[in-house]
Amino acid sequence: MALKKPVIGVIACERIVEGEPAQAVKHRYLEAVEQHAQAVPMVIPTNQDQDNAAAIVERLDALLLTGSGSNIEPRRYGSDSPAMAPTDPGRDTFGAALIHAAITAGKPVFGICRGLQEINVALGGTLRDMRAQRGADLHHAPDGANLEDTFAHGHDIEVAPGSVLQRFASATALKVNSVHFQTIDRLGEGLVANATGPSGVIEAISALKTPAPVFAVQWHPEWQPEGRPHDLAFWKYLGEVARANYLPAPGSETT
Ligand SMILES: N[C@@H](CCC(=O)NCCCC(=O)O)C(=O)O
Repeated sequence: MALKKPVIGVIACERIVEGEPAQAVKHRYLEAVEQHAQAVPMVIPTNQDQDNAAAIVERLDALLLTGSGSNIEPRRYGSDSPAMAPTDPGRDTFGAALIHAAITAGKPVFGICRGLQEINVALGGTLRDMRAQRGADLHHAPDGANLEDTFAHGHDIEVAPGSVLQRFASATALKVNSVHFQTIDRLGEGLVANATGPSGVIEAISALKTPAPVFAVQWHPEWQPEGRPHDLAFWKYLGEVARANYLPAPGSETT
């Protein structure tokens, strides 16, 4: 009989549905959790009181912060630069509360694209917008690109020797998709780079001293990962870490 599946909290984004604010997660994030991490996805709405974060995290085996077209407000990392639309202040606020609550509770935290940026900012790091510099086009398809072309856009990355990424992906270099304009400027407290891309952009991070693993990537392992071993390995790692977190008693009932 199979072991019980871990429950992975997946943060939502604010979207306008039929003219009203709503909370949404793109299917590809939820399906990757179920099909590739062998876990149960649980959507977490962000339009709620920050004080709920601890109660939510208590019921999770791991937290996943998804990608999103919205940008983190620069004021969140002490910058007086104007916010780049679109923004999602509710997600900025509740995402940070979830990250801190999960780390405090010893729960694993994983991030994808915006999620990597949120983890960096939550741990005191900063971001910068690449659109003002040469090479930004390497990290995002041109405006107007369709969905397939957007995710076909990508670049090579160099994997840091001995890093978490190198261990689970068993590679020193990878080709990844790229759908972002923001990037890490200063790393947050206790975070280390696991990979770098063109122009020295940090493409993956992990935490050194948190009770449970914290790991995030700037690319999109949820986008059609079949046939890309390193992206399937991301989900396998997430599932393993989440399962290890709830540690069913030896010989306990399984379903
Ligand atoms: N807006 C930020 C984060 C980029 C990001 O998460 N892109 C993913 C968009 C597609 C999706 O919703 O999955 C930036 O530009 O850096």
